[in-house]
Amino acid sequence: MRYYPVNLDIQGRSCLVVGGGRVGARKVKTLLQCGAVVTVVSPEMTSDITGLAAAEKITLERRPYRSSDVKGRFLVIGATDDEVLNQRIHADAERFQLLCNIADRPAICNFTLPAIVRQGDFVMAISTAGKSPAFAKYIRQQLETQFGPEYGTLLDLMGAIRTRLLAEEHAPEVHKPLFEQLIHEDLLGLVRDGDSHRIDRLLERVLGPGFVFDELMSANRLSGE
Ligand SMILES: C[C@@]1(CC(=O)O)C2=NC(=C\c3[nH]c(c(CCC(=O)O)c3CC(=O)O)Cc3[nH]c(c(CC(=O)O)c3CCC(=O)O)/C=C3\N/C(=C\2)[C@@H](CCC(=O)O)[C@]3(C)CC(=O)O)/[C@H]1CCC(=O)O
Ligand SMILES: NC(=O)c1ccc[n+]([C@@H]2O[C@H](COP(=O)([O-])OP(=O)(O)OC[C@H]3O[C@@H](n4cnc5c(N)ncnc54)[C@H](O)[C@@H]3O)[C@@H](O)[C@H]2O)c1
Repeated sequence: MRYYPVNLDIQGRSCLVVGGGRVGARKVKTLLQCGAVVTVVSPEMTSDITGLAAAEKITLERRPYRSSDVKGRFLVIGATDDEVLNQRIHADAERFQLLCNIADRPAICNFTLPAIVRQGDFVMAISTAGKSPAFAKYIRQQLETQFGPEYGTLLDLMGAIRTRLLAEEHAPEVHKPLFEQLIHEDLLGLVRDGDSHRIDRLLERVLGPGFVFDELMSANRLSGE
């Protein structure tokens, strides 16, 4: 395995995207979904980028890149097609040992981006270690047909159950078989069917009284706000 897979917490962190074209705009959207504080530096940009700036979701600097732009960032993404500029962004980021991705230039990236399948907090990331981005995209499209919204809902439900059990007692050895039983007894299928009556029966049988689907899901929504 060439690259070390991680899930990076970029919430509230300052991230820079150089280049506001189609590729830059795609990177910006994912950064925002993960709660980053995003600055885009680019003389020209897509309407997505101008829209995000108008809505004050990002800071937009309509000008060419300066080396000082990397200062104080946690993460830098280069998405321009200028090779000399790419090298410069990479060198500037390396000077401060920042996380840096230059689109399509793995030799000057210290992390690469996977193709992503996502349903809520359920995320699958596909890497080919840079061998074939087209294949990563193909697999993403295949997986997207197999993993529907029920996976996000199941995860919210399991998360709410887990939060509640952990609040009562930190006992992984007791909880683990309960989680496994819920999964093996096809809680996912019941969630997919939207059968809250049968979900409640399964929750009661495995976890005991007081675990109710609608209540757990609304507790989940409140904690997510
Ligand atoms: C997954 C995805 C994420 C994203 O970018 O968001 C991503 N590339 C995507 C699409 C895509 N990229 C390219 C094509 C054209 C077909 C093809 O070449 O295969 C397509 C397909 C298309 O656009 O249809 C061209 C390309 N890409 C790289 C090179 C250079 C090289 O390989 O040396 C070249 C040749 C450029 C040239 O000709 O010079 C390099 C990288 N691209 C990566 C990520 C990293 C490795 C990921 C992995 O391990 O697989 C890495 C190493 C660095 C990085 O950019 O992080 C996104 C799919 C999003 C989705 O749809 O889900
Ligand atoms: N990973 C992928 O999926 C993928 C797919 C296609 C292309 N690419 C690569 O991504 C790069 C960008 O692609 P694109 O389609 O978004 O290109 P684009 O031409 O639409 O956008 C390039 C952007 O860079 C900006 N720019 C140019 N000079 C600049 C400077 N000095 N300072 C700041 N910004 C500057 C331009 O204003 C423009 O907004 C290319 O290198 C391309 O090879 C990656």
